[in-house]
Amino acid sequence: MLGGTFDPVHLGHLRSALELLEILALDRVHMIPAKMPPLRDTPRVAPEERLALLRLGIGDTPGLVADPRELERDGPSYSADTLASLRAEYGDQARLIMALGHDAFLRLAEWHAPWRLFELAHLVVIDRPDFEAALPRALAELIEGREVDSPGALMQRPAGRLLRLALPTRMAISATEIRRRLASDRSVRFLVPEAVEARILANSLYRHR
Ligand SMILES: Nc1ncnc2c1ncn2[C@@H]1O[C@H](COP(=O)(O)OP(=O)(O)OP(=O)(O)O)[C@@H](O)[C@H]1O
Ligand SMILES: O=C(O)c1ccc[n+]([C@@H]2O[C@H](COP(=O)([O-])O)[C@@H](O)[C@H]2O)c1
Repeated sequence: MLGGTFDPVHLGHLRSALELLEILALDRVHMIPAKMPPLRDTPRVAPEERLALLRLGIGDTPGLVADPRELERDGPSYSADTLASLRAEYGDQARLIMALGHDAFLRLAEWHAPWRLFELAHLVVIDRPDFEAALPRALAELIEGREVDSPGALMQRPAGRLLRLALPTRMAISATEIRRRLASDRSVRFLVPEAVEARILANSLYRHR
């Protein structure tokens, strides 16, 4: 699972998903837009539109799936609920992984039922350029004893471990920067897939603050 606000999806998300698929030899990556992301302001664009952009961004890429399941729930989109639904679908023995960038990871101890996340899945933390910081104490306690140093160690159990990965194609791209550029009529070409750029421009998304 790679969850996100995807407001909008960009090449940092898509390239990371593809790298995870290959490096961890996953069957698939569910990219799951949050209907209502718990720890941030309301996204600029409606969930259905963010899902449409994600679908365009993924295109026919094998192994990447635009998964609408969080749009079907009301209330905050807690990842613990999403992982529980994936666990129910894949069964007790499947190795489930929740991937997230280092910036999101730094706030993990503030999430809903953070310990439950480790009961349901392994966590893989993706290094992001521009986001390096010391771990808050509550986070250090949450992950104590869970860290492993190779993808192989994740495959031995269905859940419970933490792996940090520096992906070879680290990209300093953020949705914040993309929204900022669009709001001031600057180009986002080569930051998002062409089909995503085309839909954003055709529908005048993110143009006004
Ligand atoms: N360039 C990137 N490289 C690696 N991971 C990323 C990158 N951009 C986002 N992520 C991760 O993908 C997940 C979804 O990110 P999100 O949709 O919030 O995008 P964002 O670019 O961080 O957005 P914003 O700038 O609006 O906060 C998060 O776990 C985030 O850390
Ligand atoms: O479950 C939670 O409490 C929780 C709190 C903050 C973020 N998340 C999830 O983390 C993912 C990345 O969030 P964001 O805000 O960085 O886009 C996205 O799938 C969110 O739904 C989940």
